[in-house]
Amino acid sequence: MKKIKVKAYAKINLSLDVLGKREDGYHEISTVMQSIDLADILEFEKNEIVKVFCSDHRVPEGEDNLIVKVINLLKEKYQKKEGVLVKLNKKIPLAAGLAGGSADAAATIVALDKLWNLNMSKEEKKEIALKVGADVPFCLEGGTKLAKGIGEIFENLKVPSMSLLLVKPDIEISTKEIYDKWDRLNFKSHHATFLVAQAIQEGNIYKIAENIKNDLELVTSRECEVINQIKEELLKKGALGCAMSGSGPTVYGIFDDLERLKRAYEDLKEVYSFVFFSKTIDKGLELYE
Ligand SMILES: C[C@@](CO)(OP(=O)(O)O)[C@H](O)COP(=O)(O)OP(=O)(O)OC[C@H]1O[C@@H](n2ccc(N)nc2=O)[C@H](O)[C@@H]1O
Ligand SMILES: Nc1ncnc2c1ncn2[C@@H]1O[C@H](COP(=O)(O)OP(=O)(O)O)[C@@H](O)[C@H]1O
Repeated sequence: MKKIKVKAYAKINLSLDVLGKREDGYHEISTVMQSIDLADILEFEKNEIVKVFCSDHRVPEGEDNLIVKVINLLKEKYQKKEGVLVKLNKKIPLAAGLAGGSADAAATIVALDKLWNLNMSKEEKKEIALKVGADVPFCLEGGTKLAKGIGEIFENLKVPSMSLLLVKPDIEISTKEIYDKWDRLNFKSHHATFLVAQAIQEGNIYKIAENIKNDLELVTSRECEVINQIKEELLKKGALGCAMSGSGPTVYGIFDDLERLKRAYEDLKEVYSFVFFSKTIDKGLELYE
């Protein structure tokens, strides 16, 4: 029986400017999104029924799972009667600002396109992706992108390779709540994206690290003081710069010295439940048939 295996990579936001609220409730943003080498592994196999098995029992296995959402949308659009078995080996922490669910959704689009011989165009894949979530179109493409709109209008960038330390405190964040609070709190955007994109174009990792900034950090760190604490610790341990990813609570630091990074990893893993040594990569998905 034909099986398709996909590695679905997480993302971080090297910048995130919130520019305003649209009529549909979504926010216009300007952000630099970056794939990193932390990935879920998914296996897809033809079957009569639809079933998702996940290694982490906190992930919903029914209709609320973004994988199931993609399967149902594709079944409807292409009038498919068959099902699929999906095994998800979850490595990307949940509700962490790292787009784990979105990466799984993007993986499902490319896997089912192959498994069910759908011959989807790039535009058709993107259309399904956007129906599932604002981060899913990025996860389909991956790499480094300047993203506008609600995060789906792209310009390609090429980032110099960077070593990162990710630290996630033990809290889960609701993206919707954080965007809602952004409106209520009336904060002003840092408008960091322009400077970060410029630094990337110059290939200057020191300038990138100096400018990384995320508007949503103002909201999340108000409730989770530990975010500022992690940032302080990362800087003290030699990070060139650090910021929160997405709606949080994961914080990442950029390092140019691997010895310092290793020491920071050893120290911080004693304190926080998820500490991960990572690097930037130039793709969002990897498919094996
Ligand atoms: C904040 C970001 C930054 O990359 O990432 P995460 O923290 O989720 O990783 C994204 O904008 C999140 O994208 P994603 O998580 O796919 O959002 P969705 O599922 O489409 O939307 C969840 C909710 O977030 C809000 N939302 C999302 C995106 C956006 N541009 N404006 C919004 O206001 C909406 O209230 C929506 O109902
Ligand atoms: N395949 C999936 N993997 C992880 N979470 C999922 C998935 N499908 C749906 N979810 C739900 O989406 C929520 C947030 O998803 P996730 O993508 O991990 O976070 P974020 O949006 O912060 O990047 C989870 O708490 C979970 O309830």
